[in-house]
Amino acid sequence: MATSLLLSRVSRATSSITLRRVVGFNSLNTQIHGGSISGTFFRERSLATLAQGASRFDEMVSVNQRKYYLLGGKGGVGKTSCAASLAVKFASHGHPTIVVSTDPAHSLSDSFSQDLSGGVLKPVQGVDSTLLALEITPETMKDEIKSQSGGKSVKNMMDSMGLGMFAGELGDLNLEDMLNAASPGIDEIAAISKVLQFMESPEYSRFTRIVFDTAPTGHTLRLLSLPDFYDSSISKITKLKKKITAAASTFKSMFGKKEIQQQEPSNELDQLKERMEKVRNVFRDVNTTEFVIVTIPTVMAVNESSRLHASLRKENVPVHRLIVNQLLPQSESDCKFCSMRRKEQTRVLGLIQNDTELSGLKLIQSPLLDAEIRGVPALKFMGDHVWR
Ligand SMILES: Nc1ncnc2c1ncn2[C@@H]1O[C@H](COP(=O)(O)OP(=O)(O)OP(=O)(O)O)[C@@H](O)[C@H]1O
Repeated sequence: MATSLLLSRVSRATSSITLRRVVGFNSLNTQIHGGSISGTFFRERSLATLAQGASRFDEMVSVNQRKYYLLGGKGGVGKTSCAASLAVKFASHGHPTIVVSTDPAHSLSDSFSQDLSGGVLKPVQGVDSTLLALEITPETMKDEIKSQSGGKSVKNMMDSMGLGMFAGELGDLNLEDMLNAASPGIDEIAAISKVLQFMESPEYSRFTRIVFDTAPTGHTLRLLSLPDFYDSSISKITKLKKKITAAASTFKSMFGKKEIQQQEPSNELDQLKERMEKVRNVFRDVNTTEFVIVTIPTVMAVNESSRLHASLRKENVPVHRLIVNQLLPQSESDCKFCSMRRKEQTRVLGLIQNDTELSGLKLIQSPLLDAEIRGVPALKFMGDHVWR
C-alpha cells in the first residue's frame, strides 16, 4: 500500500516531465506547430517485443463497395481518436466517408476540435475530401419519429400495425409520453434507425465508408444484439396474434358465428422484421463490416478486450484487427518510471499473444503521442502511424 502510494506520488510528480522527454521526440507537437517530423521515429523505435504490426490499410481501402467499420473497446482507450483518424484517412484516399458516434457521451467534436453536435450530419472542416460527421442523439430521433407519426397516438399506431386488439390495454397512452420517458436502449434504437437510413436512403448511397465510434463495450454489445431482440419480439407478437385470432375463431364458431379468416401478419410487421434482419445481417457480413477492437497495454483493458472478442465471435460479428494504443516508445535515456511501465507493457503484450481470443488478430501498434490528439492535423498524424 505504502509503496503503491509512493509510486503514484512519484509517478504523478515525474510523469509530466519524464513522459514528455521520453515519449515526446517533438513528434505531434512538431507537426502541430509546423516543424518537420522524423518519419522513421515510430517505425524504428516501436517495442522490440512486438511483432511489426501494420494495419494493412491497403486492404481496408481497396474495396470500392460500401464498408462499415466499428471501433470499440473499454472506456478511454482511444476509440474516438482511432475512429476519427481512420475516417480522415479513408476520406483522403478518395472514399466519401461518414463518421458516426453512437456513444451517448460523444467526443467526436472534441476529437476534431470543431462543433459536430446537434444530431445532424455536418461536414468536417479542414479535410479536402468528403467527410461528414454525426453525433447521434436520441432527442433528434424522437423529433424525427414524432414528425413522421404526425401526432398519432400509440393506439392509432398499433391499429395501423394490425395490433389494435392489444391497444385497449394501453389505454390512451400518448406516443410523445412514451418517447419522452427514459427508455432503456433508446440510444441503440437511435443508432439502428440511422444505420437503416444510411442503408436505404439514396442520399447516402455515395458514401463508401461508414466509420462508427462506438460506446464502451456494454452499450455496443447491446446495440449489436438489439436487431436480434426485435426480430424475436416481432416473431413472438406475430405468433401471439395468430393464436388469438385462432382462439377467437374457435370461440365464435362454437356459438354459431361465422368463422374468422386467419389473418396473415400485417405488412408493417413484416417490413419491420425485414429491416431488422437487414441491420442484423449487415453487421455480421464479412464483406461489409469489420469491428476493430481498441485497447491499451494494461491487464484490465486486455481482459475486457478478450471478453469483447468472445461476445463478438458469438454474435458472428467479423473482427480481424486489434489496436494496442498508447504504447510507450523505446528510449535510450529511460527513467525508472518509464522503464517499469515499458516492462509492464511488454508483459501485457505477451498476455495478448497468449490469449486464445486475441492472439489470432492482426495487432496494430499505436504509440503514445506527446500531446492530446485534437484537430484534423493531429488526427492525420495519428492516422499515418496507425493506419499504414
Ligand atoms: N496514442 C495516444 N497518444 C496520446 N494521447 C492519446 C492517444 N490515444 C488517445 N489519446 C488521448 O486520450 C484521451 C481519450 O481518447 P479517446 O477520446 O479517443 O478515447 P475513447 O476510448 O473514445 O474514450 P471514451 O470511452 O471516453 O469515449 C483523449 O484526450 C485523446 O486525445
